[in-house]
Amino acid sequence: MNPVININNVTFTYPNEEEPILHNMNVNVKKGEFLAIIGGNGSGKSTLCKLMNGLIPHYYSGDFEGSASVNGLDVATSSVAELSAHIGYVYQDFENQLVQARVLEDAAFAPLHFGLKDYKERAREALRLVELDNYENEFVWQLSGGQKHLLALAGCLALNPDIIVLDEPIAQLDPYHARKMYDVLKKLHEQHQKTIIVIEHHTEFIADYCSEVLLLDKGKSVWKRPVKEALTAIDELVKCHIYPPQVTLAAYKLGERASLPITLEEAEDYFTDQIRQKEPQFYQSELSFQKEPVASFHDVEFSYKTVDRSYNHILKNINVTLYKGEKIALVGNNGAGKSTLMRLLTGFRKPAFGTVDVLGHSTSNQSPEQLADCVTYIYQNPEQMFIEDTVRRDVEFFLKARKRDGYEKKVNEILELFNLTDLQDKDSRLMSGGQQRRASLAIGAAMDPTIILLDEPTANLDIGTRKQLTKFINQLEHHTELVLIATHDMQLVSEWSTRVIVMNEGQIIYDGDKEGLFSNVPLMKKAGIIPPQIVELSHRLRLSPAAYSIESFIDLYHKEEEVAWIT
Ligand SMILES: Nc1ncnc2c1ncn2[C@@H]1O[C@H](COP(=O)(O)OP(=O)(O)OP(=O)(O)O)[C@@H](O)[C@H]1O
Ligand SMILES: Nc1ncnc2c1ncn2[C@@H]1O[C@H](COP(=O)(O)OP(=O)(O)OP(=O)(O)O)[C@@H](O)[C@H]1O
Repeated sequence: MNPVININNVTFTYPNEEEPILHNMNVNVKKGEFLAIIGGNGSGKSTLCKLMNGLIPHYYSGDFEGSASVNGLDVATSSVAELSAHIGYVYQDFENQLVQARVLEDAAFAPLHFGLKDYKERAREALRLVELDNYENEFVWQLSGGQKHLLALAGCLALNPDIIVLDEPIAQLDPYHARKMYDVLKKLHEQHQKTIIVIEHHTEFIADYCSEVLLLDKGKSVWKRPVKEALTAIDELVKCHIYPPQVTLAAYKLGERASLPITLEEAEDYFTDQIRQKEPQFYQSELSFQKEPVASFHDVEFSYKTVDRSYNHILKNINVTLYKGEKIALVGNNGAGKSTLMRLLTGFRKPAFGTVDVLGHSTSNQSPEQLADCVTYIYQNPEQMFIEDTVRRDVEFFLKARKRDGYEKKVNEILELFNLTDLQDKDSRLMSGGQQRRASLAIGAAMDPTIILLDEPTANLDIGTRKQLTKFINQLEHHTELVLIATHDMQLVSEWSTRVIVMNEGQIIYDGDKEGLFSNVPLMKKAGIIPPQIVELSHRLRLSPAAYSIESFIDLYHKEEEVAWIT
C-alpha cells in the first residue's frame, strides 16, 4: 500500500539557527496506522509534524532539503490551506486554535472559510464525533481544559481530513479525560478509517491504543516498529529518555527478557502465573501531620467575575491547613479548582469570604509583590513565566529586580542544574515544550521560595528531565518549607507525595494519604483519577499492601514469602 505520508531525506534548519534540527529524515506512514512518535524533549517530534502540515517550509522558511508529500501532495508546492483538507493538526498549545466565542461557531470556522455550504452540518458531525454535541451553544471559555482540547480536534474534523496529527493530546488532561480523548481517537481510527499520528510521552497509552511507534533521537529517526516490539526495547528507550510502561519495566527488572507485558491485562496474566496465593492483609490508612502550619484556608469561598458581570462560584467552603515539611499533591478533574486554590496562596486572587493565611499573615492585607518574596507559583503554561528575550535573562529577572548579591553565580548554577546552559541565549518562546517547562522551573528555583506551588510540572517532560525535576524538588525541600503540586500525573503522586488533597467542583472531597486514595474506587471515579499502572496491577493481583513504585513492587515480589496475595 502507498504511504499517505512520505518524507524523503529531509534536513531542516530553523531560520537564524546554525544547526539542523532534522537530519536526513526518512519516514513513511501508511493509511490506517495509529502511529505514536516518541523521543526525548527537543528531539524534533513537533518539528517533524510541522513538516507534515506544511508549516515547514511555508511558515518556518529555514534551510530545507529533501522532499515530503501528504496524500500525494508535495508539501513544498502545496499551500498550508490545501494540505489542511488532508491533514488536521491539534497543536500542543491547542487553546490558540480556538478562535470563535461559541462552540458550534468555532467548529464551523474552517469549513466556513473554505466556502463549504454544508459548514454547519460538518461542524455538528465533528462535535458529535468528539461527543460535544450537547455543548454547541456554550461559550468556548466555559469549557473545561479537556473539552477545549476535544473542540480543537472537532475544528480539524470539520474538514474531514484523512490524517489527524495531535501533539501531546493528553499532557494537561486528568486521567479520565485522557482516556476519553484516546477513546475518541480509537473510534476515529477504527470506525472512520482515519490515520492517526500522536506525539506522546505516556507509553502506557501508546500500549493500549497505538499500532506503530516511531522513535526519534537528536533529529534522527532511530526506528519505526510495531508497538509491542517498540515498547519492549527497554534499553533503547531509556537511552533516548523514554519511560517504558511501568508494568513492562517491572517485569524487565525482574529479569524477564523474552515476553515482556506492555498492557495491564498482559501484566495481570504474566504476574498471576508467577505468584503464589495467600490470604491478604488489609491496609489501614493513617496520616501523621507535622504540627507547624505554613498556610491555611478558613471558610474560604471564591468566585470569578464573568464577562456578563455575573459570578462564577468556584471554591466552596475550603478549610484546610498545610504544614511544614509536607509533600502535598493537589489532584482532581479538569476545572475542579486546583489552580484557583493556588492563586489564592499567591495573593493574585483574594477570597470573597473567609481568610487565607500564609506564614501567619492574612493574604488580604498583602500585595502579590510582598507575597512573592516567600511564595513562588510556577504556571501550568510555561510561556506565562517568560518576560525577557533569552532564557538567562528570564532566570535572572527576579534576582536582579530584588538586587540580590552574587546573583550571577546562582544563575549559572541553576542553568546547569536544569541543563539549560547551552540554551541560555535562546528566546524561551522558541524552545520545545519540554525545554520551556525546564526553563519555567529554573525561573521558580531562582527565587528561593519558602513555599513553592507547581502547577502540572511534569507535563511534556521526558524521563531525563523528570528525574531532574524530582532531584530539584528534593533539593528544594532542604530550605523550602512547603511544596504543593497540582497534578494529573498519578505516578508522581504515588512516588512523591506524603499527603493528597482531592478537589471536585470547588470542594475538598478527600484529604489523606495516597494509600487511602488509591484504594477508594468510588472516590477516584468521582474525581476522574485512574491510579498508576503499578498500583492498579497490585490491586488486580490483590497484593496487600499495594506497591506504589516499581521499586516497591520488585521488593515485594522478592519478599514473596512474606507478602500476601490472593487470586
Ligand atoms: N480567570 C477566570 N475567569 C473565569 N473563570 C475561570 C477563570 N479561571 C478559571 N476559571 C474557571 O474556574 C474553574 C476552576 O478552574 P481551575 O483552573 O482552578 O481548575 P483546575 O482544577 O486547575 O483545572 P485543570 O486541571 O484543567 O488545570 C473552571 O471552571 C474554570 O473555567
Ligand atoms: N521556531 C523555532 N526556532 C528555533 N528553534 C526551534 C524552533 N522551534 C523549535 N526549535 C528547536 O528545535 C528543537 C526541536 O524542537 P521540537 O519542538 O521539534 O522538539 P520535540 O521533540 O517536539 O520536544 P518536546 O518533547 O520538548 O516538545 C529544539 O531544540 C528547539 O529548541
